[in-house]
Amino acid sequence: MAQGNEMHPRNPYRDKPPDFKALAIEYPEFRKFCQYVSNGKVTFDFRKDAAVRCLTQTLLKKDFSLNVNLPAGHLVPRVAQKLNYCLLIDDILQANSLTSNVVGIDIGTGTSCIHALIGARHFGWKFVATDGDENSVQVAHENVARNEMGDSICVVHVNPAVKTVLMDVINSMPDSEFSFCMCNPPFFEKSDKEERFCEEPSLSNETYSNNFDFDMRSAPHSETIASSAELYVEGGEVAFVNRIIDDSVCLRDRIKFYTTMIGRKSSLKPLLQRLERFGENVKFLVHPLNQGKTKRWMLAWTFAKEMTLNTALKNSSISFQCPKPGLVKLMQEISRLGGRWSQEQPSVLVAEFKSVTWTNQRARRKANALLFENSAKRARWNTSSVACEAMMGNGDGKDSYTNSGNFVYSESFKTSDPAAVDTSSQAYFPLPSGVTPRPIVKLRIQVDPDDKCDTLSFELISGAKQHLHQIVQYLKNLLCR
Ligand SMILES: C[S@@+](CC[C@H](N)C(=O)[O-])C[C@H]1O[C@@H](n2cnc3c(N)ncnc32)[C@H](O)[C@@H]1O
Repeated sequence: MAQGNEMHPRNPYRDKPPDFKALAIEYPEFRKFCQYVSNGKVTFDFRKDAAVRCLTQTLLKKDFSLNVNLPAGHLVPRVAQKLNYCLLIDDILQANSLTSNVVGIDIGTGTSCIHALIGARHFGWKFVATDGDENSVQVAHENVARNEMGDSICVVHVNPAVKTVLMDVINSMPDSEFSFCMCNPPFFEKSDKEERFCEEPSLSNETYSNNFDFDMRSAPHSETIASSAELYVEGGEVAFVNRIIDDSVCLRDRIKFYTTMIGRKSSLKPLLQRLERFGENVKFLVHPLNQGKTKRWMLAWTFAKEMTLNTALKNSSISFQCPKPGLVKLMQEISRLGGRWSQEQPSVLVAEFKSVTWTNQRARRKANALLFENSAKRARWNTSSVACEAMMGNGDGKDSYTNSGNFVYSESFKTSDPAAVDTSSQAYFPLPSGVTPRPIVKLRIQVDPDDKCDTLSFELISGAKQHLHQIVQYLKNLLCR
């Protein structure tokens, strides 16, 4: 279970994790995986796939009145995490007043059909649920029928060899409007799968486990057994989500919101860079989706101009209060820093910066000091051992200190070794004309007025957290003085 404070505020498991003792008393099947310990408490063995499977089935039964078959050899969904994902989507829908006749698409629904079952039962949404694996479609279909939810969920088989993921489904339903799509893609590439999983021949040829039966690795805290199609896709999750992005470029607002889970942090950067290429036509959001020690993310984007991704969730934003009119001053300061802003809503700005301008004054002073200080001092500097990390950006070169130079930013930090200094430098190279550099940081800023002052909340859309903190501090110093 995710740590309480990392869960969605409306997730009932946040304040009330499952009571294993009560579940063991109520459900004999669940009791088989529990042990009573001397202090009267009950322990549960998360390391066994069969135990985790039984926990999911029991929670679905108890908390959602869902009777779900989860066949051995297939991925076991974690209920709290799936509910978190649905709640984040619900936030987006509510922020856009899309609260009735909601229709979603669950891409790769798996045997459990979990997103669609929870979405339909808990939120009243309708679903088209797809999968490329015929056996999974069959089991998912039976799960829907067993719970008499055939009026809300339609499970369809798609050809996984077809490069588009959504086009065929959407084109086969020309009159339908879709509020969102969601997906838990296969995360791994073939080489990753072979490194992290071993075959589990006791179940079938195409089944894999992360529980290696030798000493080289410590046992996982929770065993994962899954089929090849659930784990692996050519190019891994980046390639799979890129296929959804490609479809979304053609489908635009036939689906109001495109969302997917992301399993690996390293996948976020290439996917955000891809979305950034569509400039102001696309809005996007990354939100953490934690599951115990396992970190996951939700990536959401929209091409619909009238839609916002500014949800009520503020857990990843930083805010401060400033005198009125905060919005006007904010626009002026962002422009003065060479940033660009657009108004997503009357009180919401999206700002982007293509170079580090907010620390320029300090960097300029430091650079001058280094270049022009007296020789005795320079000699001392030259005897230091300097570790240098250079970020070679492709900004517009306008911030250069000399006409031909491209050095814009350098900062030194003391290290534990008094003779060593860490230096971080950033160099920009002018690009050929006509090439638009990508922003290094993109922010969403919400202005909430009250009687006396304005509250500005800053949320990072893309870029480094360090830049978000620096910009907020810079603007706070200016706007609050
Ligand atoms: C990681 S599993 C997710 C299962 C379930 N949604 C969950 O969250 O537990 C990925 C699923 O995507 C399916 N899949 C793979 N390629 C697909 C494609 N092109 N279209 C639809 N589903 C696909 C796999 O068969 C598998 O069931």
